[in-house]
Parts: sequence; C-alpha cells; structure tokens
Amino acid sequence: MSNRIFVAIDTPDLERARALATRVRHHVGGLKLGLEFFCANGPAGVRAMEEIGLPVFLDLKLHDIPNTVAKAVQSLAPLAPAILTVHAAGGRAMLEDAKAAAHPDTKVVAVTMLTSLDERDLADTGVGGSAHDHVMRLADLARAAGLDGIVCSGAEVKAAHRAWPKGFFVVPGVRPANGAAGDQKRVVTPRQALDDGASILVIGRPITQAEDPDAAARAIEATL
Ligand SMILES: O=c1ccn([C@@H]2O[C@H](COP(=O)(O)O)[C@@H](O)[C@H]2O)c(=O)[nH]1
Repeated sequence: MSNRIFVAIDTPDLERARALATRVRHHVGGLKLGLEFFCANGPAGVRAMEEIGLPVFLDLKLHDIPNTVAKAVQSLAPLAPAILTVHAAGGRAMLEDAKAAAHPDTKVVAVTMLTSLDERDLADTGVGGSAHDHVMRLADLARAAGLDGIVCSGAEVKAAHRAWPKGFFVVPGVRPANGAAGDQKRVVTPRQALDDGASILVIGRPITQAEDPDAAARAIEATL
C-alpha cells in the first residue's frame, strides 16, 4: 500500500461522507468507517462507500461474549472489509472466534488501549501499571489468538512492532505537529508513527474538519 493514511470518515451523513471521501481520495490510501457512520447507514452505507474504490476499514470495535461477536463478524463477512476491529479486552476466546468468522481477506485487529485514554483513565478502570505494559500484554494476547495485529498509539508502536515483527499496526491519535489534540491523549505525528513501525495511520479531524480537506490530506502526505 503506497499511501498509508486511512481517513476517518466520522459522520452519520452518507452524502457528506461520500463527498468528503471523493474529495480526498487521491491523497489517502483508504477510508475508515466507524460506529457513527455504521449506526446511521448500516451495510448499505458501507457498500456505497466501497464504490469510491478505496479499501474500507470497518472500525466497529466489537466487544461481547464470543458467540455474539462471532455472529456479528459473520454478518459483516459479505462486506469483506479490508480491516475490522474488535476489543482485545474481550479475551482470547472472543478474539479467536472473531478471526475464525471473518472474511479470509479481512485483517482482524484488536484495539488495545484507546488513544483517548491515559494512565489515570486506565487506573480508573481498575487497571494498574503503565500504558506501555497494558498495550504489550494485550498485543501478546492478540497474537496468541491468531489476530493480524493491533490498534495502539504511536507511543507504544515501536515496542509492539519489535515484539511482533509480522504484526499489522494501526495507529490513530495522529496529529500534524502543533495540531489540536481534541479528545486524544496519546498523540504522535504521522512521520513519527510510521518511523516507529505503524502499518497504517488513522487520521480524522485534521483532514475532515480542515477548511480544505484535500489540501490538508496532501500536506500530511507530503510529510511521510
Ligand atoms: O484507540 C483508538 C481507536 C480508534 N480511534 C478512531 O480513530 C479516529 C481518530 O479520529 P481523529 O479525528 O483523528 O481523532 C476516530 O474515528 C476514532 O474512533 C481512535 O481515535 N483511537
């Protein structure tokens, strides 16, 4: 994949999503559709976005008992997304069953620790220790369960890549130098994330909220 930016199309409005994706399509390598889009538009919306001709990453962060997640992944298989997310915290059986139920061409990746969280948030959920250790633990679990890779922040990707050289590493929480972090707490620049081993970068608001999304995507691409 020559362009490793997946633009996060976070809107419930299909027409806006289509317009945005069409506008930036020459400066990104794929489209990331998340819960906001999927809850509003469902599989038909995903198919409409696939027509734009870029790989689609379905970021649904599935997390439930193994049987429920496996059935959900099975229902999504006809869409054959390039990438699909589940939560690593669902445990080994859930991860194994999700991978087994997915379309064979879909990379199933496990969300480790959301980039909007820091160590204080982690402690609030009853998990002690560092973000680094938590991500590494969940990365080990994802690998043992046969997944293709993980979602982590740029702060952990170097260590995760070293421990899992063949893993696929999705890095959100990416901001151009001096870009507004918004609700993201573990943030790195696109260049840093790639240098440290990211397979793809997920970038939303720095592109989609820019006055000229096409120019913003082009400017980020130029830094890579
Ligand atoms: O840990 C995670 C996992 C997923 N995301 C998603 O990535 C984008 C980021 O959007 P920005 O506007 O660039 O902040 C968004 O769709 C999240 O759902 C994440 O941010 N962190």
